[in-house]
Amino acid sequence: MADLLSDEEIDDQLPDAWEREDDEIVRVYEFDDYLRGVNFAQMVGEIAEAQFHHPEIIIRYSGVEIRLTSHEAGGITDDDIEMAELIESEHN
Ligand SMILES: C[C@H](O)[C@H](O)[C@H]1CNC2=NC(N)=NC(=O)C2=N1
Repeated sequence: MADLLSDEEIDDQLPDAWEREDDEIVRVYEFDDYLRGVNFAQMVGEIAEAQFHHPEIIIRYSGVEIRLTSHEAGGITDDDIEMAELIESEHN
């Protein structure tokens, strides 16, 4: 199990456009087409399965919200940062 990151580590490692909210890191990806958002959520799910690290995925008409935390560790770990980076790389 990954170790919890310090506040400074989180600030340093958080990818651009991601925000920290308490014990989670969060980003909203906006889409002007609902089904593009649905397909994006599918892609995130596939990454999550490959990493065996699962975000909360909220699909809205305007976009998709991704919320990451490490449940077993009880906060934010390298696993969450890595997931955010992988999602970013697939989105760009
Ligand atoms: C038993 C536990 O649920 C599994 O080891 C994995 C599955 N996916 C997971 N995803 C997240 N976000 N945090 C976890 O601690 C986690 N644990």
